[in-house]
Amino acid sequence: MQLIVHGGAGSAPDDPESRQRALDEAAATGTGEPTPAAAVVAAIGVLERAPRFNAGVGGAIQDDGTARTDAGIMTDEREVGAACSMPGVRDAGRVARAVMNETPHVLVAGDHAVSLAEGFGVETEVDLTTERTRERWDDLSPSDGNDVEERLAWVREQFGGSDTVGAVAVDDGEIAAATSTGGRWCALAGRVGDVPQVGSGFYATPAGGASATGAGEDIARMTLSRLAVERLEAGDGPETAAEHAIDELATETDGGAGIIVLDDEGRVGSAYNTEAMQTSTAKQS
Ligand SMILES: N[C@@H](CC(=O)O)C(=O)O
Repeated sequence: MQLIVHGGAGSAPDDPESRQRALDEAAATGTGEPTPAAAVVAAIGVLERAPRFNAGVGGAIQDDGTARTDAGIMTDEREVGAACSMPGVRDAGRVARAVMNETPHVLVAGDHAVSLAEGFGVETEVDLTTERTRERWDDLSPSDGNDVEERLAWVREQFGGSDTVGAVAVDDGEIAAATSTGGRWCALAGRVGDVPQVGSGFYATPAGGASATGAGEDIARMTLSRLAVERLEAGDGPETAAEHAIDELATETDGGAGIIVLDDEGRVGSAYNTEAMQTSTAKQS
């Protein structure tokens, strides 16, 4: 099993060492799993529990003061599952995998996704906030009226953030990619970004897989993960594929983003046009 994980593309973190330790632990945990799908869910699961990342506990808070989680997963067999807009659900990656394995659908949203999580034994009603996110929220003054223009003006001013997590794994030619997030800070309640959208936040084919992070609307406009995997299919190596995808995004949009790519032979690549993106790789035969 070979695995690469990322902890989000954005500004340089003030605690890179502890974040790197968490990413190393996530990558190592994934390699102990029997299949690539189990590996990517286990890896992002470590980071959904680590409060410093924007996934699970510690995730971004939307403009109504609630943190909601999104995740998606895909394998080289075109199995896809995603779940989004889930308050109180830390293990979003597990819910995405349940959608993939247990339902005839590719994406389930909102309260219904939370009920589904409960049905599959995933803990719900988890407090997703931390001292850090509560303090950050308390320092903001969201618009409390019903005036949509006023609300949107505040959202436009405050919207942003990074630190989403993702993983791609390969084992004996089998591939899986997964991404998990709390979205971006101060988005409109119910906003869903790239992360649970197949081809945008995550993508996999027999050639390899990709997981993206950064400005979700721009990643979705570009279907960034698919762009990178298509380059693998065209014969590029993972590093070139990752660089190509980020170059295209930078040409077509103003967004900052990053991507990790792993091909069917276990070669890794990554690229970003933000200040920083931390990654970790691990291998176990
Ligand atoms: N892509 C995520 C944010 C991130 O990568 O941190 C989103 O827009 O929801």
